[in-house]
Amino acid sequence: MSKNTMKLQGRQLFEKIGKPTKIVAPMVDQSELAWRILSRKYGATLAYTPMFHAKLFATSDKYRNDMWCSLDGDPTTDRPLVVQFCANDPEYLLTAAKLVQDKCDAVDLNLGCPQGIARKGHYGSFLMEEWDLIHKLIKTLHDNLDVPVTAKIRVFPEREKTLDYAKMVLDAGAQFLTVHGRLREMKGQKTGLADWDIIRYLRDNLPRDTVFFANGNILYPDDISRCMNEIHCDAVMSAEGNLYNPGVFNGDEEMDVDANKDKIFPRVDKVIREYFEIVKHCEGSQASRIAMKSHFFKILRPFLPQHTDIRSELSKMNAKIPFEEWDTKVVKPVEDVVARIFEEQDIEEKDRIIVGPKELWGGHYKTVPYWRCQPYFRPVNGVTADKRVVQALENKINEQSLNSDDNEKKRKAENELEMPAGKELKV
Ligand SMILES: Cc1cc2nc3c(=O)[nH]c(=O)nc-3n(C[C@H](O)[C@H](O)[C@H](O)COP(=O)(O)O)c2cc1C
Repeated sequence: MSKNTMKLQGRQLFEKIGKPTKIVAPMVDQSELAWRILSRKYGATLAYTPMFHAKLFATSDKYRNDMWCSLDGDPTTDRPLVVQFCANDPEYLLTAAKLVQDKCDAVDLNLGCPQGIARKGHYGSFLMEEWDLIHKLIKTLHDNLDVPVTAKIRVFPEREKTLDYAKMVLDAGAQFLTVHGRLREMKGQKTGLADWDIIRYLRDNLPRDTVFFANGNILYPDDISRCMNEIHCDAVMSAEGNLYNPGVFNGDEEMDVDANKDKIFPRVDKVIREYFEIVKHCEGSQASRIAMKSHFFKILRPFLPQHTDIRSELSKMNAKIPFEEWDTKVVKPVEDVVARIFEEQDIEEKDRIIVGPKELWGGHYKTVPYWRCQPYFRPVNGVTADKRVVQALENKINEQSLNSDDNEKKRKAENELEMPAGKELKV
């Protein structure tokens, strides 16, 4: 039997890895080993590695050793796992993929990266016009690799073209398809809202047995079930939602949010300690050590503006500073501060999660105390759209809509007031 016929088809693979529904997205410098281990403890059921550069991975020992170590893909601590590469040369891609095929469940091709570096390097979303090359890249892995190949795409403005594109990717041999519902241009300040309608259109028009993951707009746990219900996808992938709050994977639709706040919006002191101990145990994972500072900043994002002494200590840290110093200067001080907060008499009242009314975009904002992990609201045009600002903006919208029944006016106001990452008001 040829390798290709022995290989698991998408649906078989999906079942073999336990039908995961909550996926940690591939994130450069952020979905490394320690973070994946933490995310799984908080409910993630599949994780992708950061994108690795196939040619460098295949040819540079230094690059490979910085990105990947013997603990990555460990069957007891780091599975199921998909390893992602960017590439524009089938041979380098295959060489790189063969180096990890024994330590992962599938190898993914990145067709979504929109950054300048991808334009220069000619990969990611900058291959979106080169269908023959994409087909060849995927087919080369499909024909020659022991594990299945998968792909993650962005969308075109035209949904029919996107459908043809997705069909081509599947025809080449991709066994899972992840669709990030944003255009190539939607990045940085222009990130905006992912388009679930086009993702749904693809889902509805691709063969039923396609293993299909939706990506974009997940900030709260209940967004995951909303996404699954709206799109009928097999699973939902989250990047930023997971980075700022690993608890985003740890809830479900029916959960009483306040009663389950330790799962859904875990305390920053607990998460920092747990994550820090995992990094210590991942000795040998250079990537985990290097990513630590950035993860600390993200986990502690609501906390640091209130405790600027800790913020200034954290900003002085780097990957070479011994763990003991990280512990005494950052981790323990965070624990001490939160412990003191929890000694306050009215802590029960202060520690409430307040669920707002149902919004036009279909979900609910939640007010979460600053000592708990929570979603990040992306700054737009220099304005940090934290909860307070978002609230002020919403009040303005409400005022405008009270003063006028003119829907067009309301829509304009909403568009001007750009919302959090992936959470503009959707009308
Ligand atoms: C820090 C960061 C790094 C990312 N790196 C990658 C990557 O390596 N490969 C990739 O396909 N997408 C990458 N992305 C995009 C995400 O995987 C995801 O498609 C995008 O952020 C939309 O999901 P979200 O709305 O849940 O954030 C990255 C995103 C972030 C925030």
